[in-house]
Amino acid sequence: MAIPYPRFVGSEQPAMEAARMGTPPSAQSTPPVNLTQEELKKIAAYKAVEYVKSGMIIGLGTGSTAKHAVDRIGELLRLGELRDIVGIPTSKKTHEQAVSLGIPLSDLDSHPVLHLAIDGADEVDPRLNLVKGRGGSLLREKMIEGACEKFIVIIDDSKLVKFLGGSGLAVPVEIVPFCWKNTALRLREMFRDSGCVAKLRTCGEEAEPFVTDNGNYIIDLYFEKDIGDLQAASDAILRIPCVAEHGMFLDMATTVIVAGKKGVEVIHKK
Ligand SMILES: O=C[C@H](O)[C@H](O)[C@H](O)COP(=O)(O)O
Repeated sequence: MAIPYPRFVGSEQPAMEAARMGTPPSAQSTPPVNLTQEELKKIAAYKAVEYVKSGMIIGLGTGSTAKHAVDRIGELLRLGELRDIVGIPTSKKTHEQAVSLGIPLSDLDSHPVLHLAIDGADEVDPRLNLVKGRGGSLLREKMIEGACEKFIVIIDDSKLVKFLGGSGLAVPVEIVPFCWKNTALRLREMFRDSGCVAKLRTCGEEAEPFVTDNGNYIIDLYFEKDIGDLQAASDAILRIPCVAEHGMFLDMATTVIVAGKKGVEVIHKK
């Protein structure tokens, strides 16, 4: 059950207060129903950072929600409320952000096991399976978040779906650029029964291929129907030689923190 914002129970209160930049609880006499999506993302992010303790090795996620968590970790380090944190960034962009905040950084080669990672997601299904990578960072995210003892996903409630692909948005697949049209065709044919459309992700006015931090392309898969057996779909995609990784994160999240208009909910994997 979601805990409504104005009447926080125990540890729900600090995240909300901090995220609302010090608004005292007494000023929140009516439910803040007009929270923006950005505020919801920030609330989920601040709540997740409560799980970060001094001395931890932390996976730093990518995207507009994870950005709030990285900012908060930087702030707590600056205030001396966290110490001896080592961050492992999941993208070049997050690396830059963390450097600008003075967060000490390292990598998976030096730290093969992380205590915790905090990251956003594009979709979360009822089993806490995820779609990630609409920002293009899925490969490094999967490497780093797959090496964590705890993986906390932070979302606003618009990301909750009945089945992956169910929001009508894409399931991304990162591929080696060589003969990408052939890979796109193979992906489309593989999911023909689910009404799959496979599109190369492009960017800019010239619609140039979007290039990931790893120098790869992304094929976005759009599904008309439920994909069905996700593990079988994952295995089949990964068997295509040019595929580096896909954006379905199956059975990886240990906790999902959802901020919605009625409150914040912390869902732990059963
Ligand atoms: O590649 C991008 C990442 O997977 C993001 O974590 C994901 O797209 C969610 O991003 P946002 O928090 O901006 O919705």
